[in-house]
Amino acid sequence: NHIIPGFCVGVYGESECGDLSSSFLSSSSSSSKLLIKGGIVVNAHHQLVADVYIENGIIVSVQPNIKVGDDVRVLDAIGKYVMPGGIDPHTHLGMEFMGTETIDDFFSGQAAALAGGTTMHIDFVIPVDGSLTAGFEVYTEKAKRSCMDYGFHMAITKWDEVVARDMEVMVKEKGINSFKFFLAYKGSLMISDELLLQGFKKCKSLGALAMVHAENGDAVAEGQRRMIDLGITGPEGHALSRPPELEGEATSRAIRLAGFVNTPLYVVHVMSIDAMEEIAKAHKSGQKVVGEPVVSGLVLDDSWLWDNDFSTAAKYVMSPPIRKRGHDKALQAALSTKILQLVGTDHCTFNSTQKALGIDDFRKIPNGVNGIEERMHLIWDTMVESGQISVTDYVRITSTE
Ligand SMILES: NC(=O)NCCC(=O)O
Ligand SMILES: [Zn+2]
Repeated sequence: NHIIPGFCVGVYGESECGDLSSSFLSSSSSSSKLLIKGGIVVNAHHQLVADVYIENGIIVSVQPNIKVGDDVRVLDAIGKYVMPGGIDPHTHLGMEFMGTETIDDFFSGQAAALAGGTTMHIDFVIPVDGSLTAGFEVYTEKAKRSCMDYGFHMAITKWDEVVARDMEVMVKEKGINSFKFFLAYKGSLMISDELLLQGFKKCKSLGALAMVHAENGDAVAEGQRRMIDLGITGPEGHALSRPPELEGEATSRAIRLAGFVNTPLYVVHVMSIDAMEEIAKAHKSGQKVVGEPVVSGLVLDDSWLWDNDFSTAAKYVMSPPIRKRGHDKALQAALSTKILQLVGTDHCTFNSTQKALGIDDFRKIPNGVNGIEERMHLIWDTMVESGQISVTDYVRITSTE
């Protein structure tokens, strides 16, 4: 038996999703028994027509024709898929960033997630002035608004003995075992290669997973200056200032340094062919590297950034940028061949007033796009409907992995 964070039963356009922990555990004792009847039950390995019997939020049995008493609520799933709720491995709810705070907090972001069939997410704790413990306290408070399951990764933004000790506390006492290092955002979140090496070594010694935001922050700053000097101040300057080469370089550097330390690496939001090819190369040499594309990079292209309407174009500003047509299809192909392993969103939303902070200078547009609600259906529409991946692969990349 396993406790599952959520479930989804449905065919496209007609579905019923639930968070077992809240909706069923809190119901009366009779309604805490549930039979999902006659659906096509799918996990990451196979699918079969079966019933799923759940008591108090725990799956008790999965097999055909389960007989139950009158005290059990029965959900007819004939002709529908029954699959695990989605898990979004990369979100930013209630994050203070670029002079403002994301418009989705732990309640509104999670409500959107549940509406789209995602029943768990993993958010990033951002340290306060480099302090992991202070950051953890702040995020524990933010997460009190939660209405579904969540977990935390943690960002590392500076290095000293206290940070090293606190990483150990996070792993051993707080249940956080993945740490992200930013190679971009010079002057705020970016760290040096020296710190990156220290962090990788610490992750290795703790058995924790090192993660990177891979863009060369120094070169991005240079690219941004070039755009401003040319008089390009609109959202298109964002993409022009940080081309795929800078993502490829940082991905390669992070992979090589992780290889040097001999620790596994997770590359967040792989947006370009350049970065994806570095990951493929690492796999060929036997290195453990996980590549996470995000739904915006899989289904969109950068043409939106050239829209004449600032508020339309600014919606698409995120880092690394959404790339030219072709990168999206290549990332989809890499996902279907397991060069990339799972799909996140990097959900980090700002409204049009917040985006307008950068109306005269693209460097001030808060970086981030949505996706927590849309990820499940967009991957279904784009990759399952087109025959690129099977339904079991869909469960693997949106939930199991
Ligand atoms: N990606 C992005 O543009 N915003 C969120 C922060 C980050 O993950 O870099
Ligand atoms: Zn992110």
